[in-house]
Amino acid sequence: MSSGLSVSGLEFRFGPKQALENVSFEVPAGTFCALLGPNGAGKSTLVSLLTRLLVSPDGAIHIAGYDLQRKPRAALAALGVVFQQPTLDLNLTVWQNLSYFAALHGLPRNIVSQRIDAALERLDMRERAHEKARDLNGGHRRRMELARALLHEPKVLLLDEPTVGLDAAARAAITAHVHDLADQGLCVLWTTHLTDEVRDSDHLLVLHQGAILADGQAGAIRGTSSLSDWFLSHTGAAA
Ligand SMILES: Nc1ncnc2c1ncn2[C@@H]1O[C@H](COP(=O)(O)OP(=O)(O)OP(=O)(O)O)[C@@H](O)[C@H]1O
Repeated sequence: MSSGLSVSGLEFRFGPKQALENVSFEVPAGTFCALLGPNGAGKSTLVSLLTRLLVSPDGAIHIAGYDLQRKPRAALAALGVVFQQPTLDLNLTVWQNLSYFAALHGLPRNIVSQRIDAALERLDMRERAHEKARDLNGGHRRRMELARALLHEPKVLLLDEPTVGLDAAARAAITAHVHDLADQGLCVLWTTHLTDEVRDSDHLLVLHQGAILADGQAGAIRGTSSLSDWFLSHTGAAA
């Protein structure tokens, strides 16, 4: 699998605390994969390892076929990230925020405008290009961060609880947008602790106490229960 995400035998400890234990999974291109886990399951630790904020001696991560340990630049160049905490400059316009990020990524000047237009178009944000980030509502700020994460045309998109703080309508809109991106061929890993963000057709990974508890199609995993009932009975956590 060359254009997706592959994790094998990943372990991580914070001192005596085993935060991740033998975590292995694969997310092919064109797949929306929800990584669902209760608080403390290890989601943030996994995100930190995937973005190389943390490094583990045990296990392997391949992003679009590149080994993150051996070819970190190539692997990270193929990764788009939407972090849990917003990282926008509120005093800049949408366009300025995006072009600043494009410059940081070293995108050639002659393609920047075209890439920004395309990214904003994909997210129905073109008419807001010249508004200041400060004047956008929470949902539009999130969409702008998503547009920014797509500028360098990553193969794999990682979103860390991207709907935190959004109202129901904005949550539904961004969830639908990201599903569309997966339908267009992107490999998406979406971390959440909310079962209502997961569709039956999604690939679902359930992380519990640092280990993968379930890996498969969400509808098949939940069976005849609702996903929230399944989650409660298997993890003891409401979602
Ligand atoms: N810096 C740290 N030092 C020690 N233990 C930590 C540290 N960071 C996380 N942990 C522990 O590692 C485990 C996994 O934490 P992690 O933050 O990855 O979970 P999470 O699924 O992201 O939870 P949340 O949704 O609450 O952020 C937890 O038991 C947590 O207490």
